[in-house]
Amino acid sequence: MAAALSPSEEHTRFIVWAEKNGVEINGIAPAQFVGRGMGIVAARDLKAGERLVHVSNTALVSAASPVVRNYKFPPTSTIHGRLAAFLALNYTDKNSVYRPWQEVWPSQEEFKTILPIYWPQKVQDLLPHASKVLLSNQRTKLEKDWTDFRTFLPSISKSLFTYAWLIVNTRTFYWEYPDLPKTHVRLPKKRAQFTADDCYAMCPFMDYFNHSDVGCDPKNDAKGYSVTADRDYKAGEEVYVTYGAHTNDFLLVEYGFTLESNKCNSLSLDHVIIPQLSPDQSTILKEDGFYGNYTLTPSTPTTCHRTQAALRLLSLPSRRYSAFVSGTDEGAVEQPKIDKYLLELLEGYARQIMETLEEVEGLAVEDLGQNRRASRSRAKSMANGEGVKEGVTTEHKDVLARRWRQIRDVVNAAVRELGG
Ligand SMILES: C[S@@+](CC[C@H](N)C(=O)[O-])C[C@H]1O[C@@H](n2cnc3c(N)ncnc32)[C@H](O)[C@@H]1O
Repeated sequence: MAAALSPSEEHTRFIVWAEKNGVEINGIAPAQFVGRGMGIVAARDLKAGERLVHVSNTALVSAASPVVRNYKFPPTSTIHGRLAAFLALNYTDKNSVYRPWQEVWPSQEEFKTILPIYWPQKVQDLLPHASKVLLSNQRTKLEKDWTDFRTFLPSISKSLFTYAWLIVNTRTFYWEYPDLPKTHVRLPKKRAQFTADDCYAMCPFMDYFNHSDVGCDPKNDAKGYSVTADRDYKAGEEVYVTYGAHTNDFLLVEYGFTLESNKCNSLSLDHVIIPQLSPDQSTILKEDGFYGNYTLTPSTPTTCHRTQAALRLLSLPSRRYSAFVSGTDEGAVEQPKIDKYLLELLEGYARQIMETLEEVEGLAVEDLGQNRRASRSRAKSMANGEGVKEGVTTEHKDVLARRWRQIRDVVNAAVRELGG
């Protein structure tokens, strides 16, 4: 897809700011891409192994950064919440040193189109089950953070906090504070207690990169973050990084897009299999560690071991299930029976998918804000989502229908594989 090579003036201003603040850029530039917002383009031919960008650790914004710690945020608050509070406070500060960076982020208006958390209820209701679960978890985390911060931030509206929280969600990198000694007063907590949720940093310029399942792998060390070309690039090609091994449901809910080709595109079958289980069968699977997290993959074998265990409990005598889960028998003899049972479940799911696709396609569009979006300037609209129309847009429908078609294709391929 062709990129607009000359970015608008706020991006030019940001590059000057970034280079003054510890970002070294080599052979790449920000550019606008259809359907992906801003991204990074090769500004000349690039060779595999060339370092494309280095962001010094002092340019990162993490919970350990003095500028964040100065606010003395509640010590029990999450790192995500602290960074969101920091960004929200900076948005309301006209003299914030981070203004050039903020001006190149997507506006709330843009987020309202892209991110499912902002979608109208009737569109959210048609999300795939796995996306709904992820969205519900996302909303719970956001609400908890807002509860922790609402009294601490009397000048910040929930709308601004939500926007800042989503900026953090879509634009942070994994940062384990490698620049700080094992025990250091600036660490958010004891290192031994870190979970992934404690390790976030905002990373100027690096947050321009879009995601691909195959792309450059950002690397970090005590000096900061860098991205190196994973292969040769021709001038004008988009350069992607990989955000991690994410399914399309995860990408949709957390980032607002899906990949047409995604090597991590497994489908959850929990909502297909779990309703078939009796309470006793659920208990047995829980005790054996095989309850839930059932997946279907586009590759062969199409189902994981956990799914096979659940299907065997559902359709075989319990001793044959026990032989399978204890590993004493691979259960090859019963495989045709298991395949037939799965085929019936998947054929039922395939019918539901077609009905849902029809519902998505039949949604009435109230596309009032769409044209403005294309010509919108990030600098002007920033976090201000006031006046944004809340109706169903063609973009909501397109993204949702695309996701359901991807699911349909994976399920239909499995049905064919099983002889349906
Ligand atoms: C870290 S930012 C990347 C820069 C962003 N595109 C922008 O306009 O500022 C992550 C966001 O970029 C978009 N994005 C990233 N990879 C994408 C892709 N492969 N296709 C479509 N959108 C993508 C999503 O909106 C996501 O939430």
